[in-house]
Amino acid sequence: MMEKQKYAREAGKIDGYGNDMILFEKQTLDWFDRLMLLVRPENERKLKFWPENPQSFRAILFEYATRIEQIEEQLLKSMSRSLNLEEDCFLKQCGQFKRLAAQFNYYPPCPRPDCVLGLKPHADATTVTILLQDEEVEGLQVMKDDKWFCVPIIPCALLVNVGDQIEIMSNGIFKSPVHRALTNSKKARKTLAMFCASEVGKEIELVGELIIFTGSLGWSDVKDILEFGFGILGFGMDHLDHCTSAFQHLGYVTVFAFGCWVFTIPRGFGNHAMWFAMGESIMCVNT
Ligand SMILES: O=C(O)CCC(=O)C(=O)O
Ligand SMILES: [Fe+2]
Repeated sequence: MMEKQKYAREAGKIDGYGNDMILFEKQTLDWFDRLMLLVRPENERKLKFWPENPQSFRAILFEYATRIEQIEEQLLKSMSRSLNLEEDCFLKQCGQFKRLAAQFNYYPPCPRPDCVLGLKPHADATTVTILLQDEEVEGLQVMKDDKWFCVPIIPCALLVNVGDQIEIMSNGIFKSPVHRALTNSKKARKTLAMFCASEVGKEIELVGELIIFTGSLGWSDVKDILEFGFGILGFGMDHLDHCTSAFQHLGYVTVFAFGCWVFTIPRGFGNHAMWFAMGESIMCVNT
C-alpha cells in the first residue's frame, strides 16, 4: 500500500493511483482501485506517477502502448472501410496528437457481490478502448436490449470496446455499449484498459456521407467528450445519453440505428481476424 501511495493521484487530476473521484455527497463508490497513466501525447506524460517497481514496468508499457496504437489505427481504418468510406476518415478527425491512456484496474474480493459493483454502468468516451482481461476471473458485462450479458474470457485475446467518439463519427452505426464490472466474493480481478481518444480540443463530427446512409442527423462538432466523460463518470451513466438530452435542447436529433458492437481480436499483432458480435449475428473479418 505504501508503494501505491507514492503514486497517489492529486486532487482533481486524472493521472496516478486512486479510487473513484468523489463528485457529490452520497455517491455510490465503485469497488476498485486504479492506476491511470497518460501515455500519449508524450510531452504530457507525468512520469512521476509511473511505478519504478518492477523496473521493467515503464519499458513494457511504452512497448505495449506502441502496439496498441497500431491496433487502433488498423481498427479505425477497417471500420471506415466496412462503411465504404475513405479509410482514414475516422483517423483524420482524431488529429495529430491523439491521446492514449492506460488504466490498470484492480477489483479486490468483495464480501457482498450481490449488492456492490466493481464499476458502475458507463460507456467509454473514447474512439476505442482495448481491454486486456483478467486471465481467470470474469466480471465484465455489456448491456444489450436492456439485459446484461457477461463477456467471456477468451484466452490470449484483447477485447475492443467501441467508444463514444466512434459512435459520434459513425452516426451511431458503431454503438458505444454501456458496460459495467461485477465483483467477486473470492477472487481479486485485474484488467488493463487502454483508452484511445482524439487530440484534446479537436472537434469531432459525424462523417457527412453517413447522414444519407442512416437517414438521420447526428452529432455535430463535439469537443472534449473525454473530459466531459470523466466529469460525469461518478454518476454512472452513458455520456451520450446525457449529452443527447443537452443536445436536443439545441435542436439536434440523434438516432442510434443499431445495437451494441463488441468485438475481440486475438492478441499478436500480425495478420489477425476480428470477430464482430452484433445482435444475434457474429461475423469474422480478416484484416
Ligand atoms: O475492468 C473491466 O472489465 C472494465 C473496465 C472498464 O470498463 C473501464 O476501465 O472503463
Ligand atoms: Fe469502460
